[in-house]
Parts: sequence; C-alpha cells; structure tokens
Amino acid sequence: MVVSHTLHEFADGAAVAKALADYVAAALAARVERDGLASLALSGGRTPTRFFEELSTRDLPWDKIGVTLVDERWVRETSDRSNARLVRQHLLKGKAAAARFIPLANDAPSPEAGLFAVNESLEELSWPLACAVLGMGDDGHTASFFPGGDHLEEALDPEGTLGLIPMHAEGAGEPRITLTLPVLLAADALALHIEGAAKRPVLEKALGEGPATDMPIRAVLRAERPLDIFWAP
Ligand SMILES: O=C(O)[C@H](O)[C@@H](O)[C@H](O)[C@H](O)COP(=O)(O)O
Repeated sequence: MVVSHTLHEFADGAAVAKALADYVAAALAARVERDGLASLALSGGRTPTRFFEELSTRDLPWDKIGVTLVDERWVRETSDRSNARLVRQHLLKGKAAAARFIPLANDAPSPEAGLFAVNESLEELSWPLACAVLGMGDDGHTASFFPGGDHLEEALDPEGTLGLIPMHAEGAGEPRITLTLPVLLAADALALHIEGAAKRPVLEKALGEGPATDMPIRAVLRAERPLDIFWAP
C-alpha cells in the first residue's frame, strides 16, 4: 500500500488554524486561476472554528468560490448543532462573505426526504472540489462515516456513483447527510484537521491494521492519493 499522507504538526490550535487556512487558500487560488471557479467542502463539529476565522481573512477571489459542507446534522440552522450555522458565523464574513454557500440540509423532515433538493443545489458548485477539509471523531469517524452507520458501505464504496447519502448511526446524534468517499477523494487538495491530545492515539490506532468499517477514517488514510494531516495538541 502506498503511504500517501503527510503529517504537519503544530504547537497549538492558533498555529494549525493559520497553516491550514494558507493551505486551503492556496488550493482555492490555484483552481480559480485555472478554471475561473473553485469549490470547498468543510467539516463542522468543534474543531474548525478558529480555522474558519483565519480563512475568512484570506485575500481570495471569494465571489468565484463556492462553499459547502463535507457533512451535516439534519437540524435547522437555528440549532447550535448545525454545521451550516458554524460556517455562516465564523467563515462567511468580511472578504469571505462574497462566497456562495450551499448548505447540505433543508426544511424537509429527514435527509431522505431532502436529498433530491440538496443534490440539485450542489449542481451550482464546480466539481470536483478544489479542496476538502475533514475532521476526525474520537470513535474514528470522519465526515458522517460512522462505525455502524446504516449506509456506511455505500458511502465508502470507491466505485460508488452517489455523491451524497443519508446516514443514521448510534454515535451520530441526529440523522446525517454526507458527501461520499469518492467525491472527497476527487478533491485537488485533501486535508485532515485534528486537534487535541486525546485524538492522537485515535489517529495512531487508525493508522494500524483493522477494518475500515471499525474506524472509517481508515478509508481516507488508506486511499492512494495525497492527504495532508494538520495536527495540534
Ligand atoms: O458534523 C460533524 O460532526 C463533522 O463534520 C464530523 O465529521 C467532525 O469533523 C468530527 O466529528 C470531529 O468533530 P469535533 O471537531 O467536534 O471533534
């Protein structure tokens, strides 16, 4: 197997946020330079707030940039569990307010019911992604690829043709919707953002042997394409 990840280690969250913002900005700028447009998919959760704040200050042609999420919890944007809310609060301001944001959730009662409309709205973005930024949970999930997830195998299928899939899992809290592995792996630049000493052993374990369905981040770590891991304790 080709080991294709690079681990970038930083002293603290502020340093990792700056370096990751530079990395994402470079990927977006390169794609706008080439195609005139670029898209970015971001993870939510607790980790990315500082990175979003940093990225919002980068001098980019934001009006040519589309932003979406890697995955979303099926909640309204008034919920503090909403990843879209996090992106709006911490990224889409200042210069970055000019970006076009495409959320992954809508008012439908479930991700299954809302899937068609979300898929349609995603067509407004330019594909493949210029950049995707993943996170990792303590259980080794990434995106909404949860151990025991009801659509996990379809989401991780490298030959799968679906770009977006609902996911229900015990560890997920709410129903979820997630971009699938092939869509994420097709991004020009792929980053994994991990903060916190407690997650280091989780990463080490994921880098070891064992099924990807036990720790779905393995499907990303084992992919034969470059992956940049941004880590701070
Ligand atoms: O909506 C989500 O939950 C995320 O997109 C998810 O995949 C996240 O990246 C990890 O769970 C890490 O989350 P924390 O940053 O909260 O630890």
